[in-house]
Parts: sequence; C-alpha cells; structure tokens
Amino acid sequence: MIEMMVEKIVAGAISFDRLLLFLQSFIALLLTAGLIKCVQWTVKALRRRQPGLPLPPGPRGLPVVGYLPFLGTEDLHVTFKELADRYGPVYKLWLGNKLCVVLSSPEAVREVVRDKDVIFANRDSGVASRVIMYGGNDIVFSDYGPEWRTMRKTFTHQMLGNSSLEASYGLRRDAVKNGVKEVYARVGSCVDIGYIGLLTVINSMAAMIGGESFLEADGRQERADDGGGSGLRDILTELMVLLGAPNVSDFFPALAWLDLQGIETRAKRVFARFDGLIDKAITRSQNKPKQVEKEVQQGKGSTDFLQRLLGLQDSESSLSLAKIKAMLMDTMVGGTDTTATMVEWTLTELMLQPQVMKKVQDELTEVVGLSDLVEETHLVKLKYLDAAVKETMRLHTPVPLLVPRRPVETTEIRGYRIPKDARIFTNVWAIQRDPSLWDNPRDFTPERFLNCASKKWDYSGNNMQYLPFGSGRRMCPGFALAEKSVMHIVASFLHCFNWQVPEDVKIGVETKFGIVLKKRDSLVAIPTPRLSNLELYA
Ligand code: HEM
Repeated sequence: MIEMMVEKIVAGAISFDRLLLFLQSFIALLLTAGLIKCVQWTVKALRRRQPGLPLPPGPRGLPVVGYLPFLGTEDLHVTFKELADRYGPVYKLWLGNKLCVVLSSPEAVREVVRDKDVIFANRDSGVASRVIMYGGNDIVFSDYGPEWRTMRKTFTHQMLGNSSLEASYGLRRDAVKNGVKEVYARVGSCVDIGYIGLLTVINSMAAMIGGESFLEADGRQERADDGGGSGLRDILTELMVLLGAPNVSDFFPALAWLDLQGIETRAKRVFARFDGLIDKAITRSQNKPKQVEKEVQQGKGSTDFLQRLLGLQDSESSLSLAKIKAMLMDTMVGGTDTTATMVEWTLTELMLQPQVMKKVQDELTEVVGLSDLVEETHLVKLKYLDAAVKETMRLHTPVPLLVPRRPVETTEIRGYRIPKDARIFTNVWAIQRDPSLWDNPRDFTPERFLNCASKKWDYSGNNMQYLPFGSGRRMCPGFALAEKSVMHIVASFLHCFNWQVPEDVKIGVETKFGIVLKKRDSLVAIPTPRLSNLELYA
C-alpha cells in the first residue's frame, strides 16, 4: 500500500496536502491504538495481581509494540533459543498485543501435545493464512472439532493411507524418473539441486492430487523444457513467503484494514492464481467421474486424490467444494517446500562429508545394483540412508517452530499460567540441538540413528526429544509420504550420479528463516553418470 502511495505521489496523483492529512490521521490512529493498548495492559496487570499461578517469565518489551522491535527479521528460532537460555524452557513475550509463549524442553512440549492436547488443539492463524487457506477452512488452520476430524480422516484415508500410497506409486515414480532425466540433461555442468528437487516434488505431488488434470491445468505440456510445474512453483514460492512473513496486521488487528506491508493484497492475488488452477483441474477431472464412483463403490482406490474426493461428494463423508480445494492447498503448501527442503539439506550434508556420501552410495550399489533404478521397495533396506535422513531432520528440522497452537482456555504448563488464546511456539530446532539431550549436537552423525531396534527414533512424535513432524492430534499426517519421497529422491540422485562441487563454490549451511527453514544459498554441484546402463536415464 505504501509503495502504491509513493508511486501516486511521484506521478502527482496525490497532492501534498492530502498526503499530510493522511499522515495526520495515521498518527492519530496509532496514538489511539496505543492508548487503547495502555488501558488493556492496565486492566490485565490488575487482573494479574489476583492470586493464582504466575505467568511465565520473559523479556520486557516496549509499550504498544512489546518485544517486536528486538526480534529482528531473521532466524526467529535462534533468537527464541537465546531467550530460552535466559528465561528457561517456558517463557512469554508480547509481540504487539499478542501474548506468545515459547516452549523449549521435551517436558514442556509433552504437557502441551500429550497431557493437554485437546486444550491446545487449535491453531493461531494470521491474515495471510486465512486468505490463502480458504478462510482457514483447511486442515492446518481449522479449529479442532468435527469438521477438522472429517477432513483429516478423509485426507489420511484417501491420500496417505498405505493402500492409497501404493496405488499412487506409479505417479511418484514417473516424477522421480523425470527428475533424474532433468539432471542427466545437464551432466558435466553445474546443477541447481534445490531447484530440480523442488520441481520433482511439485510434479510428484501435483500428479498425486490431480493426476494429469492438475498438471495440464498448470500448462505442463507447454513448459516441458522447464521440467513442468513451473507455474505452480512460482505460486508456491510466493505462498510460502507470504505465510512466513511477520505481518503487522496480525500483531495489531486494529490496523489490519491498512494492510501496511501489502501482505494481504499479495496473498489475495496469489490465492486467486492457485484457485484458478484448481478450478481448471476440477473441470477437467469432472469429465471422468463415473469410473471413479464405480471404483469407490467397489472399495477400490483410484490413483488420483482429486477424483476420489469428487467421487465421494454424494456419499456420507461428503465435503464441500471449498473444503476439497482447501485440502488440495494443504497438500501443495504443506507437502512440497518441506519435502524439497529436506532433499536439499540431506544432499548438502552428504556433499560436505564425502566419507558419509560414500557409505550411502556403497549401500545403494549393494541394495539396488548399478544396472537398476531405485524403487520405493528398496527404501526399507537402505538403513544407512535412513539414518542420514533422520540426522538431517534433527539438525535442519524443516519447520523449526512447528505450526503455532492456541489454548481454548486458560491452563497451566510447568507451573505457569498460560492464558486462553496465547500463541504457543514449540522450538523443535532448539530441542533437537540441545547439548543436554544430544552428544555433540552440531555434528552431522548419522550413526546416532543406526541400529535402534526400538521405535525410539521414528517420526511418530512419541519421543519429545525428536519431533520434526510435530506430535499429538495436530501432528503432520503426511509424514509417511514425506519420508518415502525424501528417501526416494535423495537415493535416486545419489545412485544415478556422482557429484562434484565446483572449485569456486563453497557449500554453506546458512539458513533463510520462514515457515520452512531453507538453505540460504542453493546447493550447486556437477553430476556425472554412475549407472552402467545409460538407457536407464532415458
Ligand atoms: C519433510 C516433510 C514435512 C515436514 C517436515 C512436515 C512438518 C509438519 C509439521 C511440523 C506440522 C505441524 C505439526 C504440529 O503442529 O504438531 C505439519 C502439519 C501438517 N502437515 Fe506436514 N510436513 C511435511 C510433509 C507433509 C506432506 C507431504 C503433507 C501432505 C501431503 C503434509 C500435510 C500436513 C498437514 C495437512 C498438516 C496439518 C495437520 C493438522 O493441523 O491437523 N505435510 N507438518
């Protein structure tokens, strides 16, 4: 909005007097908001004097803005960890007029996601997430209740259950093969692995949710030279930026109508593009519903999630079209950037440690053989790769603060009072690097995940020391698919190619904070073929 005004002033469309008037009104508004805030604080302070449990400790902020000016814009998880070192594993801070509580120990997390899971089962959504996720009517941001339960059950059953995943394997396999082909086309030159990884994941996910309909709607045919899915890639990149951007409107709802950073406007624009794509895919898909209805009646799975959902429309578990669309959005937003980021981080760590890379490749040669491509059936035998991926998920946990939760009533955690509607951050990044829980936590050591016969280190969220997919009722329903996809893509890229880091390139592990913690600089390396039979690359 500010950019638009500046443009108009430069173009002479807004006079200086009008601008002055606007600024005066704006300052008056801020002062009024500040005054209201002061009154609210006084009332709250008076209430706090009532006997009962104390609020958690925490840093003092400034009036009105709270701790916001001290947070900086980068690496929120690191700032939160530093504050935990000072204030303990449960502390509070005010961001604008939002009370936030940060958890940084397994004991505190257990109380929230296990002992009091129902109280903390709601999300705390922001303006951008409400615009992008169909008014918060999706699985990620819906309030805990019957509608959320039906959506989640349908999602898990129709897309992520074992039989559904088996039925859609062919679609994932094609996408991974295309990814390998993309790399092969660039043999001998520098390849941006993050980019090809992301395209592979997007193509795989798009194929699973909408089959050909979705990819055709994305104009895949016209974009074949770009690996397909490029319209979707642009849309998803923008969506993730907007969902992760700190938004003044969320911390000062009274100012939301001003949309000071223009986030809401941008969110509406990119949402309209994605929604248009889904509409096209639905129209294409509706041309073949008969076959699906028959399959659903026979209890047989179709391979296309969208068709299955549309096929269910007249049945008991019927969902509105808006909810179906929201679930497709969940899949693309929740499943693509996270998975692709893990592919890139795993390959980064392996390239930084050639001896570990060699162990992974030796294992691939033994299990798969140099005259074959990796299949998902091989994954269960790739124990060392599994340990390397788990170690990557520990060190570079993709969603460092999980998705914030919100208690439906005032409650107690570790002896502190947690007020209703506070925003709860869980700093998994800090827990998974805590030296009191892990030996040499900053080292990349896959061996720590090897030979654990017990389920101690799986992704189920039962161990509060290791929870990259969260835990409890709201934990990630896509973890089995994510595990398969990361393993399959990493295994394929390492089995099919040897990788050389260019001499003038230094691989870094610097991060770019967002909902998903990404690598700041793309991973670049030069591939050479590794398989004995070159026809496998065709
Ligand atoms: C490496 C990949 C992935 C990671 C690290 C990841 C991580 C997470 C995390 C941390 C949460 C929040 C959990 C909590 O609050 O306790 C979450 C929620 C969710 N994820 Fe994932 N995810 C991944 C892949 C996927 C995939 C592939 C899908 C779907 C196809 C998916 C769909 C969802 C959905 C729908 C939710 C919301 C669940 C709810 O609120 O009930 N995710 N994910």
